[in-house]
Formats: sequence, structure tokens, C-alpha cells
Amino acid sequence: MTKMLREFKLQVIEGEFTNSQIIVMLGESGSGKTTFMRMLVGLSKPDSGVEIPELHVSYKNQKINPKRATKVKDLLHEKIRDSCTLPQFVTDVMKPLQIEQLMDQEITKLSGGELQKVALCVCLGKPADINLMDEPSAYLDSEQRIVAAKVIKRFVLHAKKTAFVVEHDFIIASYLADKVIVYEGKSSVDCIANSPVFVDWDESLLISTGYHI
Ligand SMILES: Nc1ncnc2c1ncn2[C@@H]1O[C@H](COP(=O)(O)OP(=O)(O)OP(=O)(O)O)[C@@H](O)[C@H]1O
Repeated sequence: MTKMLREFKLQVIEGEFTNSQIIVMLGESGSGKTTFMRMLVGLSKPDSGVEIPELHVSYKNQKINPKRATKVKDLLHEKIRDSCTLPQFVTDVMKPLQIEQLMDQEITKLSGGELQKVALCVCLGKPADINLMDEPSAYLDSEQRIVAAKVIKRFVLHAKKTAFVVEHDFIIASYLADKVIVYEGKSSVDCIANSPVFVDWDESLLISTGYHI
């Protein structure tokens, strides 16, 4: 399928995914990761190619802009009340993200990292088959990034979900990825699905960034 946004053209080739799997989207800024994710969510329609089946998804946007001055506990009650009562969710997600400490704070007053953790918790707590997370490690310090990555990994395995994750941090990406989609170049992009990340990880880095590390 393809998508044109003025001069930008995204071309996506067919791939597969299963449950209990994390697919990491990797590529330079402006290469089309968010555009592809928005098509999977149904927020943007492809111009041509296959119709995207209606997927039962939960989406964490790259940009998190809380508009209402709601307390964290009220937001969680409104969005993911049932999940918050599940011991597994509390142990796997809420405790490691230290959500309890934020409960009485207003979301508009949270720091970037605190807001990211709440957004991640809401995304994982919503009933869905597929979790789409656009840059879940943004605004988090290096230690928190590892915690967040462990939370995502454990949640996907325990709940047998599928997750699509856009990630710029290669350490986090390599920890998370069962599969990787590499975005090449800026104007003409091929999404290479089904690349076994642990086999040609160095090559993937080279394709997406031009750098060796
Ligand atoms: N609504 C739009 N109209 C025109 N061009 C757009 C629109 N949305 C995105 N683009 C362009 O499409 C390209 C891909 O954007 P996209 O947000 O998908 O990139 P990305 O890979 O997610 O980048 P980043 O890693 O910086 O978040 C960019 O060049 C962007 O400027």
C-alpha cells in the first residue's frame, strides 16, 4: 500500500505478525513511521493497495498533550478502570512504572517523563489485541527507559498481545524487537517487514541510519 503526503511517499510491503510479538519500527526522523502507525490505527487512509482490516488497537501517540486538568487517578479510573483492578496488570505495569506515586497529581502538571509513564500505562491498560506505541521511551531517563521496555516486553508476553513500537533508542529497540521494520531514506520508503532483527541487526542499523556503532 502507499500513502502520499505532499512530496512524501510511503510505500509499505506486506508482512506478517503474530501475538506475543513486538515489532519495532526503526528509521530516521521523517521517514514515515508515525504515518504508517496512523494507518494501522485507522486515523489515516492509505491511497492505494490493500484495505487495512479493522484492528482492535490501543494507540499511544508520539505527542502527548493533556487538555483537561484531571488527576491521574481520575484519568485511570475513566480510561482503564478494569485493568487497574487486575493484580497482573498492577504487578506488570503499574508498580514498575511507579504510577501509584503520581495518582494525586494533575496530568497537566506532570513532567514529560511522568506523563509518558501514565500514557504508557493507559495504552497497555485499554482492552485491545494490538498495542501501538509511538516513541514510548521519549522523555524518560536511561534507567526509566529500561524499566519501560521491560514493562512492554513482559506485558506483551503475559497478555499474549502484539505490539508495534516506534523507537529511536537502539538499545531499547534491540531489547524489545522480535521483528523490525526498517524505514529507508526520507522520500521513498520501503518497509522491510519480516527482517529477523537479531540476524542482521548491524545491517539494519546501517540501512536506517548510515552509522556503525
Ligand atoms: N499531514 C501532513 N501533510 C504533509 N506532510 C506530512 C504530514 N504528516 C507528515 N508529513 C510528512 O511526512 C513525512 C513522514 O512523517 P512521519 O511523522 O511519519 O515521520 P516519522 O518517521 O514518524 O518521524 P519522527 O521519527 O521524527 O517522528 C515527513 O516528511 C513529514 O513532514
